Amino acid sequence: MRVAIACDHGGFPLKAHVIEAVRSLGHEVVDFGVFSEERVDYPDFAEKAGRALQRGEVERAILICASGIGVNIAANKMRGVYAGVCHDTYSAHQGVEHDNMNALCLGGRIIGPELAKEIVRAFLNAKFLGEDRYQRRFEKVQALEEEAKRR
Ligand SMILES: O=C[C@H](O)[C@H](O)[C@H](O)COP(=O)(O)O
Repeated sequence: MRVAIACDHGGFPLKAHVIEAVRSLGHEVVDFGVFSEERVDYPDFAEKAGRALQRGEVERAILICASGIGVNIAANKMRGVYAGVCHDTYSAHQGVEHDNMNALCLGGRIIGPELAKEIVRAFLNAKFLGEDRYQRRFEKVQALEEEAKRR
């Protein structure tokens, strides 16, 4: 898979560890920055990774800010981006399996590198199960997206 990675200054220290975990599984990283701890605005970087998802240039995205919350809010404003903050491995794979989550949000000031790498592996190894009830719920989420466009 091609995996977009983007962070702000709060996520930057964790980014190298996340990249290592993605590559160790044989996936390709598309790095949208940042490349230093200089203070920036997280929506600018969530948007870059989200656009790559929307254009189909990547299959998954991993977004990192200080808490994971800001990038999660920004990413979920983008059509076709289904983001979740996961600081445990169960949520990271269940979010994909049940909810078709395609963007993982992490808090660089919340978790350490080893847990982050386990979460990344759980996220990337998971597939949407697509069983009737999960598909039905996902389509209801998509209907909400369509409705938001009209309001
Ligand atoms: O949800 C927001 C993010 O966690 C930001 O990374 C955080 O607000 C950055 O804070 P500061 O600019 O105070 O370093």
